[in-house]
Amino acid sequence: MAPMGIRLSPLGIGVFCLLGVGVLYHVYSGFLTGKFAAFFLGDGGAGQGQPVDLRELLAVSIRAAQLGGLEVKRVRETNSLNEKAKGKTREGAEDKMTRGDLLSNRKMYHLIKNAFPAVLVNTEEQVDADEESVPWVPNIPDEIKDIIKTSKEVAPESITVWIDPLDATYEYTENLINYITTMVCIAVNGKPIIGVIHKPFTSYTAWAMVDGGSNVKRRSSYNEKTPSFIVSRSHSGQVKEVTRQTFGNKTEIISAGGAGYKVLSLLDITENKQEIADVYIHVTFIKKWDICAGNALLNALGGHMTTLNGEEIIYTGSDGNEGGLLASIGMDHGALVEKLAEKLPTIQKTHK
Ligand SMILES: Nc1ncnc2c1ncn2[C@@H]1O[C@H](COP(=O)(O)O)[C@@H](OP(=O)(O)O)[C@H]1O
Ligand SMILES: [Mg+2]
Ligand SMILES: [Mg+2]
Ligand SMILES: [Mg+2]
Repeated sequence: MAPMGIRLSPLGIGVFCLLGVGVLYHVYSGFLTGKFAAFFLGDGGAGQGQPVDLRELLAVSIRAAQLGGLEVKRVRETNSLNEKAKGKTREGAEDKMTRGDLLSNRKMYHLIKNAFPAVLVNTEEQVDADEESVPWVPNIPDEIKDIIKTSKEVAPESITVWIDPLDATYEYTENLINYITTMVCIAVNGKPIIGVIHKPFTSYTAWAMVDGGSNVKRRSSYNEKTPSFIVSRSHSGQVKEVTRQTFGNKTEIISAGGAGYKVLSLLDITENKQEIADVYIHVTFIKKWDICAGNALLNALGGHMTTLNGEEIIYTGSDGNEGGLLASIGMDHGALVEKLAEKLPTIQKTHK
């Protein structure tokens, strides 16, 4: 008996085969087109879903910080800042932005997005997605290969990039150019792994990769007994009161602009205009693009950056860090946190 009583004519078989070929063509043509497009667009293996080589991402980050820095310098030197207020900080200070911030942001964002389209990039300033293409020719400079000998690959979905296109905008508008940096940070699963801090006006770049290497070192010693503290000059809040009441009235306090600059002050930086300090403390709100690169550099060199309570900062999700900041290297970070824990609740009550 013919199954279910169906009799297929030769014409029926022909139509059936044609339908099958059509379905197969539909399924595979999309796949192949995607592959060809990726090949011709120079996706270079860094497209959607492809693993990201962290050494190449470091190279892109350094290039981005330097390209952004050129914009920052050009705008300052041509005195075309076009200063604006984005709004107010929680403490009521003006949150400033200039053409330097915007143009640097644009260059840095588009370079990184072009090189690694599949990674999430969080920038301080707004970007227009179809603005400008900044080309990246895949390569890892010898300067990096000499220090980081082997490559490491991670999934693009695990990466969050944080860009600060101009740190210390306040000081930039006052022409205090020594405080200015551009910064890129790569967090993997929320942990700060790669940090780049670039000083555009002296063309100095510090970079580091956790468990990889760095082009910068910690200092050979720190004053653990009576440490000097570096603090904000334009978003200070109660930082001087907190520091003196916790660590003693005679504690040396250095006021300086820029979160990037303040992290560099903890390291062995061979620049004559770079001040040095033992601890960086910040008591007001701050954003993750301000602190992530410094956190990665410190982690790579064996230091610490935490909230005032000693908690690690997670670099995914929201862009704000609520718990203040304590950064140190070459000293007992836990002991600093403990001292703060003794005094902070009473100080905060008194200053409410
Ligand atoms: N209370 C606050 N609210 C928002 N941003 C803050 C802040 N305190 C500091 N920042 C930001 O942190 C960076 C370092 O601040 P400071 O120089 O005062 O130490 C600056 O980044 P930008 O210049 O990139 O905006 C500043 O805007
Ligand atoms: Mg900043
Ligand atoms: Mg900024
Ligand atoms: Mg800003």
